[in-house]
Amino acid sequence: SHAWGYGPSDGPDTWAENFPLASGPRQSPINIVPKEAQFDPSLKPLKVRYDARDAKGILNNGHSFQVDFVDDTDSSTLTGGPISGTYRLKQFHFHWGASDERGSEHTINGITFPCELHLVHWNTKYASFGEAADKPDGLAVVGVFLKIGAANPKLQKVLDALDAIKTKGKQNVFANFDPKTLLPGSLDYWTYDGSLTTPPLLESVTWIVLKEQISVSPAQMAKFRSLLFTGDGEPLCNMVDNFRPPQLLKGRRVRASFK
Ligand SMILES: NS(=O)(=O)c1c(F)cccc1F
Ligand SMILES: [Zn+2]
Repeated sequence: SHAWGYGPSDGPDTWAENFPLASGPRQSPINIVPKEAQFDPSLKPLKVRYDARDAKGILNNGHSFQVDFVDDTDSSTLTGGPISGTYRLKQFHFHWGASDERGSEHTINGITFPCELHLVHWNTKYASFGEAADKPDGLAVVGVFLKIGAANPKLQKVLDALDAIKTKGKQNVFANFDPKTLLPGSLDYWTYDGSLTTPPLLESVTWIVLKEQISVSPAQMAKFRSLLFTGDGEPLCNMVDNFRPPQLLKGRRVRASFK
């Protein structure tokens, strides 16, 4: 299987060797230039309906950590916005930097943020996430930027669970959590057609990047950075800088849901 990571020998600049989609026409992330985004009055408001009881577990997958959800019913869904039909929440995860001046995947006018949250949903016209993952309308990911400020109490339950999943492959039960509490007050967004930002870089994602950011404190960022890429017994390697840099737009349009 193709080992990939974020280091000098296996990082984003090497991914095209094993994952040819890396050079594809609809790769993510991108730099968003708000002045070049076209307001589209036909875009609907985003409708987010999550059920805290669907939260299942939290896993260090060696690239990030993710909180997984039960997705065998339509109890936690994303509808409206730029998408048609119903997409089910599968997991959320983050990307972050070794220091506050980097870490996000998308950028706004070239500005980077210390961290970016991704809520991953799959189109229920397909039988499962795995079926949906390689279809052009298979996935919808909501991206939320985190900026340094006051401690964010909504993050704390997630961050307090990290000590128990420090190394690659570790997982734990993570129950009764509503990720809607992580979202900012406004659901204004930019949207464009893109891809997974990690191998296999499948071009199946309708990206929905929120304009409003949520806060994270320096101490909370230190918790993210306390995770390890490496497994038990391996040489320690801090889980930091797990972000792909912006990719070429290649003629794509970015639309805005707001004026
Ligand atoms: N980063 S991302 O949101 O594109 C993403 C997915 F959507 C799905 C799986 C892994 C992953 F990293
Ligand atoms: Zn992601």
